[in-house]
Amino acid sequence: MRVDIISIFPDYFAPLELSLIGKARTTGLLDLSVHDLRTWTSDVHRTVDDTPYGGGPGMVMRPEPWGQALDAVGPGTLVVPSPVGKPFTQADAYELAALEHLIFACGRYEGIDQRVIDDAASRMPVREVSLGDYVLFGGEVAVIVIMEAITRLLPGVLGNADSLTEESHAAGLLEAPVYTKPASWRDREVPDILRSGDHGRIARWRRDQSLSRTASRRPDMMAAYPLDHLDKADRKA
Ligand SMILES: N#Cc1c(-c2ccc3ccn(Cc4ccc(CN5CCCC5)cc4)c3c2)n[nH]c1N
Repeated sequence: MRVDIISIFPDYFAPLELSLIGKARTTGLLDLSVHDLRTWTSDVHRTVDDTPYGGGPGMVMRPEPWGQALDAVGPGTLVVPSPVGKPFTQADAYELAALEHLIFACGRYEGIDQRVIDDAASRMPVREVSLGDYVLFGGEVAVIVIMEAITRLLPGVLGNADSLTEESHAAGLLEAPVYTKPASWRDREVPDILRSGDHGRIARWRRDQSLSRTASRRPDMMAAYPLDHLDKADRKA
């Protein structure tokens, strides 16, 4: 997978040289390039913003640098983090992980001139996404989050593919609690069932924990959880 990130803060993406994303880059699973938007400015001050037409707070990112940047790195699927984007979900992560070339446009200030999005949409797929209902300074942090969500889905990145199949957001429920050694820690014991060796009972215990956690913390996910996944005992719960 090829990924191009365009930002006025390219150093924000140093974390993408670390850990499993860094390994995916060195092994060739991920071809990631970060570009400084100011590369495509032409004035001595390398200006990327200007005042908003119609008034209003702050500044807006100028279309010219963005147009030239997207011409240079495109075409691909353009992903634009935005406060007004579609909520980003695990399903979106799977869809993006299956694509050949992603381009991330990191806005700042009050956002990017709308004509940049409209012009790009005339020659490539564009997805405006939001991480959630809170306000960030710009798109960079969102791109780091999205890159983690996507990269872990790329074949060969995660050692144990099972960890993908066990995932709650993939299976529609929150995960059960996890434990490791020591068996007793500060007078707190690991649930006996997990040390029983009875894998059938362990699987049921984990599913019950997932159901109760999801019901209490994410009732919205329960609403979407197909009832036929529940056996009779669960349905009465
Ligand atoms: N993903 C994601 C995001 C972002 C995000 C993503 C990209 C950019 C580019 C610039 N900003 C800053 C900003 C903040 C607020 C506004 C709204 N205006 C403020 C006063 C009148 C309306 C416009 C821009 C961004 C924020 N925030 N939250 C998410 N989940």
